[in-house]
Amino acid sequence: MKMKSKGVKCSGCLEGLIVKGIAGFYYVKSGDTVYRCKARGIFKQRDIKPAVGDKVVIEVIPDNDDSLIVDMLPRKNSFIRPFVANVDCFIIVAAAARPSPAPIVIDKFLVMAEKSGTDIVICINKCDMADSLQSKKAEKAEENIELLKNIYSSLYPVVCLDSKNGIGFDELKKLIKGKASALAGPSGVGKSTILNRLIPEAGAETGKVSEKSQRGRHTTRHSELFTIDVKTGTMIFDTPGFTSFDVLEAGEEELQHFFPEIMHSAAACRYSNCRHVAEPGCGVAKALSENKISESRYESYVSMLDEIKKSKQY
Ligand SMILES: Nc1nc2c(ncn2[C@@H]2O[C@H](COP(=O)(O)OP(=O)(O)OP(=O)(O)O)[C@@H](O)[C@H]2O)c(=O)[nH]1
Ligand SMILES: [Zn+2]
Repeated sequence: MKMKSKGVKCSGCLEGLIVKGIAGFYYVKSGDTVYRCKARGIFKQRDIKPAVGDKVVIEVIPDNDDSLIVDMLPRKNSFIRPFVANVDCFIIVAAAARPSPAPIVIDKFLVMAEKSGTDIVICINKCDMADSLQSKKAEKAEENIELLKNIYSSLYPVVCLDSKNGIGFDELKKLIKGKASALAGPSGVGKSTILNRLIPEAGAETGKVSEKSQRGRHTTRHSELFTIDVKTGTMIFDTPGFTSFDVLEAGEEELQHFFPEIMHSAAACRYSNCRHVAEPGCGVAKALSENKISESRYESYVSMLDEIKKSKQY
C-alpha cells in the first residue's frame, strides 16, 4: 500500500511525473506506464496548476479511463513562460553565427539559471560555420567561438556543437546525464535541431531561418518531457522555448549572487553593501583590473543592474 505525501493511505495511489499536459489532461509517467489524468478540484480552489515536470501522486481508479492527480510534491523550481517545473539543468544555446552571439543575452539566461538553482551547460551551436575555408563568414564564426570560450569556459562547461552533422553530442550527453534539462536561447540558434539530435522521436519541427531577419520560426506549441535514456533517467523538456529572460525578476542586491565570479571577488569589498559600480575599496573592481573577471561579464552585470534600478524609479 502506497501513501499519499500527506500520509493519507490510498490503495490505488502511485507517484509519477507529469510529462505532458494537453486540453485539461495531464499525462503522468509512473514506471513504464503513462496514465492520462485529471487534476482534483482542490488544485483549482487553491489556485495551483500542475505543470509538466511536476512530481505528483495519482489515484488510479479501476475500470476508469482516467486517473486523478490527488497531490503534488514540492517543486525545486518553476517557470511561467513556458509553464514547466523541476528543471535540473539549463542548456543555454548560442550560435557561432546566424544569429551572431550576444554575450548580454547569454548572461541573462545564466542569471535565470543561477536564480533557479539549476546546473548549466553552454552550447555554441553551428560550429560547422567556422569550417569552410578562406571565407570571411567562417573567420567571423571562428572569432565568435573563441570569444565565447574566452568569456565562459572558466565559469561553466562550454560545448561546441554542429547539430547539422551531429558533432559534439557525446560530450553534451555526458554533461546532462541523469538530469531533466531544458534548452534556452534566442530564436534561430538551433534549439529544436539539438532536441531532435538528442531524441529523434521527439519530432520537433525546425524552422528555416529567414534570410532577412536571421530568426527561426516558433514551432513548438505545448510542453513535453521526453526521456533520452531510461537507465540513467536522462530527460529533456521540449517547450515552446525559453527564448528570453526578464532581469527584473532579480532584485538589485540579489543580482550579484547570480554571477559566481563577481560573488567570489565581492568577499574582498570594503563595504558589505557594495554594488561594485564605483565604490572605493571594491574587490570586484580590483579583480576586473587584474583580468580575473571578464569585461564582457562585468558590463552585463552593470547593464542589468541599471535596468533593475531604472525600473524602480517609475
Ligand atoms: N549550419 C548549421 N545550421 C544549423 C545548425 N543547427 C540548426 N541549424 C539551422 O538553423 C535554423 C534554426 O534552427 P532551429 O532548430 O529551428 O532553431 P530554434 O532555436 O529552435 O529556433 P526557434 O524555434 O525560433 O526558437 C534551421 O534552419 C536549422 O537547420 C547547425 O549546427 N549548423
Ligand atoms: Zn564591490
